[in-house]
Amino acid sequence: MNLLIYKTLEELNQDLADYVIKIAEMSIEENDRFNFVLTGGSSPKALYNLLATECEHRIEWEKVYFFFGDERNVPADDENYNGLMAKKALLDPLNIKADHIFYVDTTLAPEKAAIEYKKAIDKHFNGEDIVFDLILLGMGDDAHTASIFPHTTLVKDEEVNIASVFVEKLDTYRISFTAPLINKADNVAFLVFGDNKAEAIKHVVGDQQKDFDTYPSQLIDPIDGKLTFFVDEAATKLLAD
Ligand SMILES: O=C1O[C@H](COP(=O)(O)O)[C@@H](O)[C@H](O)[C@H]1O
Repeated sequence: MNLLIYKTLEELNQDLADYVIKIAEMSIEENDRFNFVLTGGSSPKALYNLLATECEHRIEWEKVYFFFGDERNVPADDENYNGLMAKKALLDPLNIKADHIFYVDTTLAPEKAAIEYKKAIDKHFNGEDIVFDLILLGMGDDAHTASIFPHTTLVKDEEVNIASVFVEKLDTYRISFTAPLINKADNVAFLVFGDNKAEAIKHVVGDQQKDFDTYPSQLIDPIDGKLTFFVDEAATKLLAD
């Protein structure tokens, strides 16, 4: 595991953008495509803006395929739909072709939406093992990642899959990659900043004794891939030196 700590959010996003570009270049050189899983929430907005503007000419965007590690069970035009922010900040400005973007179809019931999303991804990978080049993840202040929330069925889901999950504390369904699917990726990067995330980072990064049910982000541990945390000083203020 690699822990990269930044003084400012600008430095963090700049370095993370360079890292995305490097993995994109390597993946395109090797396989002529880059399978990139985006994270939702609000944290990645500045990164997506940066990729779509200053970094516009540094990636062969027509060779990039976009996925979402989790989705909220709301319509695609709802401001809480993870795909919408990515669409506005990254995908539309770059004119990404529709057949290169894998949105979760939330017009379907959550369970069906998860099944159909997995089917579409299986098809993209041609029935081969689903190994993404890069999965970008956020982390909630409750240490959830993707939509693997504390004390939910997804914490114990050992299948390489995309599943629907009822999150009691939000009184809503989510659709999410399972941890075993995330852990197959070649590269997994967490983007976490702000002091409201400090308690979560303390446990996810610092604890030797794991408690997955309480801190689901601890489940992320790629089998053969690399795990990198891009965090700011505020989020690491409770980590012991
Ligand atoms: O609900 C979600 O939250 C996490 C963290 O979001 P943030 O706004 O604190 O960055 C996010 O990673 C996940 O994709 C999203 O569905």
